[in-house]
Amino acid sequence: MTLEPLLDFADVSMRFPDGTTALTGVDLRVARGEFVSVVGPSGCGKSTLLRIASGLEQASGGTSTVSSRRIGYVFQDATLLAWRSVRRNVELLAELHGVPKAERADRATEAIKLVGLEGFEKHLPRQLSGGMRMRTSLARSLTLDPELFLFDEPFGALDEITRERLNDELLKLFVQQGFAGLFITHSVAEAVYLSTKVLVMSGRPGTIVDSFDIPFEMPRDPDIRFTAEFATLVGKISHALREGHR
Ligand SMILES: Nc1ncnc2c1ncn2[C@@H]1O[C@H](COP(=O)(O)OP(=O)(O)OP(=O)(O)O)[C@@H](O)[C@H]1O
Repeated sequence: MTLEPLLDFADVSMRFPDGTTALTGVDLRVARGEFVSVVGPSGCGKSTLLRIASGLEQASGGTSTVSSRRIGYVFQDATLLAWRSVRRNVELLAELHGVPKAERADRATEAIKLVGLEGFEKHLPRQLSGGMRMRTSLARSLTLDPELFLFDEPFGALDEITRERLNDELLKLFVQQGFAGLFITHSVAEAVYLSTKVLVMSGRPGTIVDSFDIPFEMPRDPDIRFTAEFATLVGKISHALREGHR
């Protein structure tokens, strides 16, 4: 059975007013239960793709359809308000969406639990580690119970161990919450570990040049990262990335 896509891009292109063409002929579909990662060289238009998906930017060509208004967005920078506690940062989006006070407090409590930040509710962002700031950012989006979750290289600035731990936590959330995920990363191994599908983009103007279905079951065993099958897939995708870059 094929589910209706929550995100459907058909022949999407993006040309900025200054004449820069960032994207051309992008076809992309993400349905509930799918976690799709996009890898591609720097400057190929990955963030632009996500900005179009989120509605922050309007494509200049093609059609981009988003069939949900419950969209979560996590950036590379946690973008927390420095003067607000963890709890008040987590409540922010629900507050902006007009969710009543008691309801948003409940949602924040639940989201803080989901990302493992219990006990840190009163901390300010500067009192948190990079990984905890990112968890706060994730929790803030979770309060909206997103059907479509967009991630713009959220773990790129974190050390390897924190990144792997957050990858596991994100996979757990994906399995529990059942959203559709679109994830941008520079790490092929991270893409393979997290995703049901990995798309490879060419250099600018970016277009999808290859697509790989990832056969590992969810929930994922962290040890798959050390298997020959995993290494082979990472090798194939890295090769496609190099080819697309020429
Ligand atoms: N508002 C804008 N006006 C003009 N050009 C832009 C604008 N935003 C992005 N670009 C250009 O579009 C191209 C794609 O940018 P984008 O940030 O989407 O790439 P990216 O693949 O996410 O890069 P990176 O991996 O380095 O983060 C770049 O050449 C960038 O300079």
